[in-house]
Amino acid sequence: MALLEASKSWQGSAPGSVNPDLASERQTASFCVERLTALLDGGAEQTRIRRAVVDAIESDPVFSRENQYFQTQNERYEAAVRKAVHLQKKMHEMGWTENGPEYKYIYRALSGDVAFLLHRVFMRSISVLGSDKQIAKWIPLATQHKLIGSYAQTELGHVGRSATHTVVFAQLYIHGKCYGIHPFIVQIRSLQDHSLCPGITAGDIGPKMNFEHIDNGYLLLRNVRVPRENMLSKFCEVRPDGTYVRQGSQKINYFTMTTVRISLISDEVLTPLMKACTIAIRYSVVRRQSKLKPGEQEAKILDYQTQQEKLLPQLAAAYAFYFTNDYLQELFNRGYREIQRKNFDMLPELHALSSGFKAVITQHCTAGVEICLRACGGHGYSLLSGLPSLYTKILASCIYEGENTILLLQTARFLIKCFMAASAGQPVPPSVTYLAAVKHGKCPAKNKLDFLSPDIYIEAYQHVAVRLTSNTAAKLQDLIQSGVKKHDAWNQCTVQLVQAAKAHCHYIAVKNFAETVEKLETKAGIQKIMKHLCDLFALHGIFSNTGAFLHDGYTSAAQMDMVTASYLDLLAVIRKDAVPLVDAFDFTDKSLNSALGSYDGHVYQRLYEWAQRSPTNQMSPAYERYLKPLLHNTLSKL
Ligand SMILES: CCCCCCC/C=C/C(=O)SCCNC(=O)CCNC(=O)[C@H](O)C(C)(C)COP(=O)(O)OP(=O)(O)OC[C@H]1O[C@@H](n2cnc3c(N)ncnc32)[C@H](O)[C@@H]1OP(=O)(O)O
Ligand SMILES: Cc1cc2nc3c(=O)[nH]c(=O)nc-3n(C[C@H](O)[C@H](O)[C@H](O)COP(=O)(O)OP(=O)(O)OC[C@H]3O[C@@H](n4cnc5c(N)ncnc54)[C@H](O)[C@@H]3O)c2cc1C
Repeated sequence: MALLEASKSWQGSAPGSVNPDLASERQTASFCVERLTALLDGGAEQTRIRRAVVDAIESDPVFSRENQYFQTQNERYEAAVRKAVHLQKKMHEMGWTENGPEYKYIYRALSGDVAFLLHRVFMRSISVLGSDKQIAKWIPLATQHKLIGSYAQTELGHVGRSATHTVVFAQLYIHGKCYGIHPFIVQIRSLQDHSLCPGITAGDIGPKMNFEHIDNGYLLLRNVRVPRENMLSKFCEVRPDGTYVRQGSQKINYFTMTTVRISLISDEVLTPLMKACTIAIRYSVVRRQSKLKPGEQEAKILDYQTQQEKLLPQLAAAYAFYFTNDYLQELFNRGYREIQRKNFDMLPELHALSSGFKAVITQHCTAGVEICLRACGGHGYSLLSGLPSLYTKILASCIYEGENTILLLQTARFLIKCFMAASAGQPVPPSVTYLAAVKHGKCPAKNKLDFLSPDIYIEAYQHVAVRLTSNTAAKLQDLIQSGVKKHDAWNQCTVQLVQAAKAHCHYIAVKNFAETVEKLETKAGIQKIMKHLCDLFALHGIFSNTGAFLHDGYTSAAQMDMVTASYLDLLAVIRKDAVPLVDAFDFTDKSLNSALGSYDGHVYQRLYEWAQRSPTNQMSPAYERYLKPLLHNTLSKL
């Protein structure tokens, strides 16, 4: 009866007022929220531009998401196509261009609720793998939506019902010789009437857990002739006489995946977790349940230590991975500059880190969103909370752009190679130089405060990552030396290889967070609160993986008690700033689209009002057909 009980508290709420339980949380912030928002945006000017974009999009009724939770798959698709088409007009009106400062905020402002996502991946493929001539031909057509692109790599393809063109990844054969996977632009539908081109079978794959607004499809090509010039040929080319010419690494043909894996982290993965934290934390200070202290009113559920332990590590992870994303972007920009100069030296490291972090971040954030959902009790399960759709959306990110296990094994392959190279005294890329520095010492922490020292916990993470990699490399070698075939030996090590890859990424995420905090301005309380979050992120990782840290005695059981003590202390400290920390993410109510998470905290009023809009509250034909005869029958017996 939570709704009825709580409904008493909102009946008198004035328009524009904020629920006092939420308002009081904002009065005690230990830092300047606006400064933190600017930090996350990369400066106050970026915040201004972002807000202007959000405002322009949200004030346009075509982009409204008001009834989204009540729409069918077809309705969502149609609305998303309408928005995508309207967006072109809007961009023109507003003077926003693909290269302008506003562009990166548009998708976030639309909350991803727009069709033709894969059109962006299509364009990305051409931009990074196409020759200058191909870019000059295709990119303007794609930018103006004179064609609709998609990306067909996985067997059964993914093209759906909108696309007119696709980039197909297929084996290249010349005179019967296979040259491996290459990207080809293929027209699949008529630009006149949208009918399928000869030899093409394609369609939508049907209902999914989410992404109803995106049409994922199947594609079959039978005797389809693709012109030679349609093979993307920045790095590989087939000359008219059939000669194959390649510049640099064959693996560059996989580069679209690397770029997309990095670019999806922000909008597709971090944003859902940040929104989920915002909703769950705001709700947790509005929702009162049970008595914490005898004789007092019911407590805010965020005051329970267990509730803090659910939500605050997710909040810390959101910040940690926000900074990891900056690290990856920077690495990518450097790597891509070199690749454009046809220097492919950074490609293996870039591939290993983008794959590993894509897997680790999507895994962590998906679990985090689910925790937020469950932490809101029964209301979290309602679509109107906004949490189920965040969850079903983010879950897909563990699968697309490379299923996570496959990606972690890619990272592990790189780690094993580098470990072998480092052990033989050869140079290795910067992110793995630590593998050469195998130490067999013990954790030097003497008390719980020592575990708030980044040097202490970074070294513990490093130790675990080195141990998992070196032990697995040794097992692999032993198996091979004992006569097991290389591929069988690899398969027998894959569970441990996945552990090693995760440990490597976790170590880098912790180290990068600590280094970022170190460089922050000390004014306005920002550095202090970020340090708390960094400590929490690091200690949560140790607390929830105790086996890995205790395994070889690097950390003792007594030290684990110290970790636990510091970790629990931090929960109580960060709890005080929990609401300001999510306010700093600066999501508007429209973008949260949540009855539980709005800025004013009028949870029950919204839940009630939104529920009224549900088509399920209209009289169903089931009444006339089935219930009425049934009940009338009962009536005659009373
Ligand atoms: C705007 C965002 C919106 C989000 C929408 C999302 C829409 C989703 C789209 C998709 O899902 S598209 C499909 C994506 N598919 C994948 O990601 C497949 C995952 N599998 C792989 O990546 C595989 O590695 C592969 C590329 C299919 C190749 O597999 P294969 O078994 O043939 O070879 P491997 O042994 O794995 O690798 C050979 C060799 O190549 C290196 N390598 C692999 N990938 C890359 C890369 N991206 N960059 C650089 N190098 C790469 C790999 O390390 C091996 O090297 P060596 O160890 O042999 O030196
Ligand atoms: C929402 C969504 C959108 C998508 N959009 C596109 C798109 O636009 N274009 C496109 O081409 N694709 C797209 N995909 C497909 C996506 O890229 C693939 O689903 C993904 O790469 C996984 O491949 P798979 O489905 O073949 O899974 P599988 O490879 O069959 O994996 C199934 C299971 O087998 C395991 N497995 C497979 N191989 C190995 C191995 N070597 N070692 C150990 N375990 C293994 C995996 O870990 C997993 O547990 C999309 C998928 C989704 C969910």
